[in-house]
Amino acid sequence: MKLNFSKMHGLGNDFMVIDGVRQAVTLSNEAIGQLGHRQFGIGFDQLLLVEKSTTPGIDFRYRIFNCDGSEVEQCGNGSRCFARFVFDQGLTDKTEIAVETAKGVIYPRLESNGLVTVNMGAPRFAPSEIPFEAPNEAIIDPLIVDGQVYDISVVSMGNPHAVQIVDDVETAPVALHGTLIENHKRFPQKVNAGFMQIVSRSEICLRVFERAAGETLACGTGACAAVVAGIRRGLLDETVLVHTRGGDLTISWAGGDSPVMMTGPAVTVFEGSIEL
Ligand SMILES: N[C@H](CCC[C@H](N)C(=O)O)C(=O)O
Repeated sequence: MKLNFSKMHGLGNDFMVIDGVRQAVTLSNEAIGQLGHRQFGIGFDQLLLVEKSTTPGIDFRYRIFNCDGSEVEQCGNGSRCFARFVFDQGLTDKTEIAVETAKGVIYPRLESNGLVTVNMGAPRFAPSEIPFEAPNEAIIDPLIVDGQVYDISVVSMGNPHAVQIVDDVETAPVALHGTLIENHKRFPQKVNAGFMQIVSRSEICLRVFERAAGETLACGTGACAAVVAGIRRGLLDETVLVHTRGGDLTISWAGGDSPVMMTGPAVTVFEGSIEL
């Protein structure tokens, strides 16, 4: 099977994007894991599969697979690349689309300045929606990591996030604690671990150890979750500039059931094809 694809990234969080509308794509989770391998495959943090939607009013279906082949619910940096891909590939002439994912509908919009703004939907906090083993919903939960208690905030953007505040992201134990949190027994479907440094009420620095992918240069849903966590803790205002290692995102959230809005870049590096 010949497979056409685009290699893209959102702030260095990189993707293999596949048109599943004009080509028949059958990929096992194992095959995706092989494609995702940095040395033996194409190499990516996630694979994004573009499919037509059969739901009235919805333009596309968006499936996301981590580099190990596991399918996940949401990918923020990927959603911007998704929108750029379908427009550039002529799959739509719309600059604002409705895209259904495993956990809800998102609405990416191509901006005239080349950036992409995405309505990522409302965050969720109930333990059952993360999922997270806890007696009730809370803004802060104590989590024992490596024998010490850390204050984390759990947020679902469709996918699960555990966010903590650190004094300095550059010296935070992201590698060690990231994997301990990712695989913590209280997260039955594992979790993305965010490390947030508060610069001001409108600016943070963030590193994210992603579920299955390890630390990535940026994590879009992680940035959404971190800003939501900071606002709920009373530490951030509604619109926040998020500095990641790969560059900057702007995240806004008005609270409650309002959607989280994310703005950032989406870049096509090259187009290719592969025989499978
Ligand atoms: N590793 C994540 C999926 C990708 C999220 C990230 N790349 C983003 O931009 O949101 C998970 O397992 O939930």
